Amino acid sequence: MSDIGEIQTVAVVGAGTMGSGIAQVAATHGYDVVMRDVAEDLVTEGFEAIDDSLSRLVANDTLTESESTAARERITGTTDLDDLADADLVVEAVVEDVEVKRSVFSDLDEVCRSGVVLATNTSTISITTIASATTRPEHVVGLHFMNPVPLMKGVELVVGERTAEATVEAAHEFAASLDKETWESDDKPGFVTNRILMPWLNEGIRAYDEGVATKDDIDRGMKLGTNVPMGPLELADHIGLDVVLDATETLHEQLGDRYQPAYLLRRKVEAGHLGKKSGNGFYEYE
Ligand SMILES: NC(=O)c1ccc[n+]([C@@H]2O[C@H](COP(=O)([O-])OP(=O)(O)OC[C@H]3O[C@@H](n4cnc5c(N)ncnc54)[C@H](O)[C@@H]3O)[C@@H](O)[C@H]2O)c1
Repeated sequence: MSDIGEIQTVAVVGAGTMGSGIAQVAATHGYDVVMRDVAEDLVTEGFEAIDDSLSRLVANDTLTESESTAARERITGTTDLDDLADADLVVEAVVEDVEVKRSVFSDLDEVCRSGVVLATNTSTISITTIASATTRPEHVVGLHFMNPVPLMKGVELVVGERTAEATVEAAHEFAASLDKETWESDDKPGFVTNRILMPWLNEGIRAYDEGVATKDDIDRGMKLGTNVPMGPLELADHIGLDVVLDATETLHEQLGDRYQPAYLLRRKVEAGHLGKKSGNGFYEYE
């Protein structure tokens, strides 16, 4: 097992919303980062998201210009799996699909050194299922970062059936080295956060579809009435409606009918209205 003090290079697999955020935060905390996606244009989009986020952090005085430049220079992009061979710790953040994740972990098993922590950012898929695609399930753990990664303080640490105690400790320490706080969840459907959040979002969508209130009043009602920073429709757009649908479908399969995705959620995703990232979801975005 890598000693956390010896971790220098972090590999991030997937350069989308979460992967680019994790790569950025690792780089701003001094790690060298290799960020991999399956095509050059996707790696470029990941870098564009990082550049946007870093400039916002400079603009609001969270980072200095030179800290931002140094962080950016620590990140390299690749489409080549072999470039992950030198990683001291890996965080996987590819699409929420069990077969894709298992195939990524089987590849990581081939290419990564023994003893390296292999973390997955999955929102809902069993860590034990993902780990069983490797010959080293004891080194596989869930590190469920929250969106947007540079701003959200919390990371959910998910312990699989065969995750070793030393892996859990290393994962806690890695998150702490990024200035994040962790809580642990057993490897049960949805872990702590999504088990509770997904039905809340889904019920907000269903309430809108069934005409209980306007979308603004549903969001304002939940904000003013329960003191949350975003209502369910706004938050679902922010997360990505496709991500919400995938997560809800996984929970529906595992926990039964109370998790059945709202009709309107499926219709929006089929129409390509994915929320903030596609420019429209329940609201319109520039
Ligand atoms: N979006 C959120 O709010 C959020 C929050 C917490 C956790 N998550 C989880 O994080 C993970 C990623 O979600 P996201 O929102 O960043 O998705 P995304 O669609 O923005 O990005 C996923 C990226 O993975 C890439 N990819 C697919 N197969 C790959 C492979 N074999 N190798 C390398 N890259 C590959 C895709 O090309 C894409 O760029 C999912 O497991 C999701 O459930 C998402």
